[in-house]
Amino acid sequence: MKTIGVGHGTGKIILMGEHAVVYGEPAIAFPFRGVRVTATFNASAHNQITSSHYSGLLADAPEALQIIQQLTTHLCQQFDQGPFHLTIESTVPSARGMGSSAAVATAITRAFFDWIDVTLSDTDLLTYVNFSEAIAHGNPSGIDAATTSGSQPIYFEKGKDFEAFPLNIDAYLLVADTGILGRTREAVAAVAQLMKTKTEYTNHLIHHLGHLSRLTKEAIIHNQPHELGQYMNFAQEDLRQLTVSNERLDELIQLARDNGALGAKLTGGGRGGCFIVLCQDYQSVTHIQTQLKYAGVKDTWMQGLGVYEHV
Ligand SMILES: Nc1ncnc2c1ncn2[C@@H]1O[C@H](COP(=O)(O)OP(=O)(O)O)[C@@H](O)[C@H]1O
Ligand SMILES: C[C@@](O)(CCOP(=O)(O)O)CC(=O)O
Repeated sequence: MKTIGVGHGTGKIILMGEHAVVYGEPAIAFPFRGVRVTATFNASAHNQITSSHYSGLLADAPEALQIIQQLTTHLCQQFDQGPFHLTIESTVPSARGMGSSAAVATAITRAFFDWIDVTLSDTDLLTYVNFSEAIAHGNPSGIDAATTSGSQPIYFEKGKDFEAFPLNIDAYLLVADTGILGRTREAVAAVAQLMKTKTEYTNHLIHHLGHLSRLTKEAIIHNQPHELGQYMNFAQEDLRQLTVSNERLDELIQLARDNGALGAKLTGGGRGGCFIVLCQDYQSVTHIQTQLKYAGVKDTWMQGLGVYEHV
């Protein structure tokens, strides 16, 4: 098989502001290079896909791969290309709040433009990934697309131009996967329902989460890891009250705190998936990592937050 185009994408971590970002509050996120997707187009007689989710004719792919089917159809129609055999290789765990759908869309779009040998602008890449995310999530804020299609941490507000925002702070972040599938769509819908039935209560939580994102920005600018840890703990409580945490997340987050974390919270859509733990130093991060592994956490990734270590 002749390779005709290759592209890459990374996962993402939301440090602060998930769910509130859907309602126009700010959030802070960064591309997470600890996990990556590679998309490769080969020449083929029929549109085919090889991936961990499904391998075979793209036309027969299950519902979950609709986003890939629709994105590739959109690209091929626009540029009069095809047919192809697309291979997806990924270390981004699917449906764990790490933005796997946006990472896959980023890798596919880059690979496609490599195939047709046309320069892809950042704006066009973002447009294609947002197209795909709208299919995946229904009502996305756009933060996953903005983060995974870029190369810098960002301070993001829905519908606004976003700024790169360096995350230089003297601390380590441990990313941990509960191993339970996250349910972003369901969690976003649950918050919307809560907004209908308990409007004042829900608005209060959403605004408080936005306030925590603004405080987080200040804590990072002033290199205040202890404050950041506290804001993460407050955010977890707000997210719990929004019903987007679950028992396992609560239990593991508490375990991390009991073992010396500066703060810990879920990341992404919630109701499963990943959580993040802020640790003061390397010794603390390895200790907490060991305790979480004993408690049955599936995977962990360590991330220094000093001078662009995450990029
Ligand atoms: N390795 C992969 N191969 C093919 N598709 C993938 C892969 N990883 C993720 N996806 C796509 O992304 C979807 C998961 O996205 P989603 O539920 O939004 O979770 P996340 O929070 O990780 O973005 C899958 O249903 C699938 O369409
Ligand atoms: C819950 C939310 O704020 C983030 C979802 O992240 P993920 O798709 O679970 O990785 C939804 C959104 O911003 O579109």
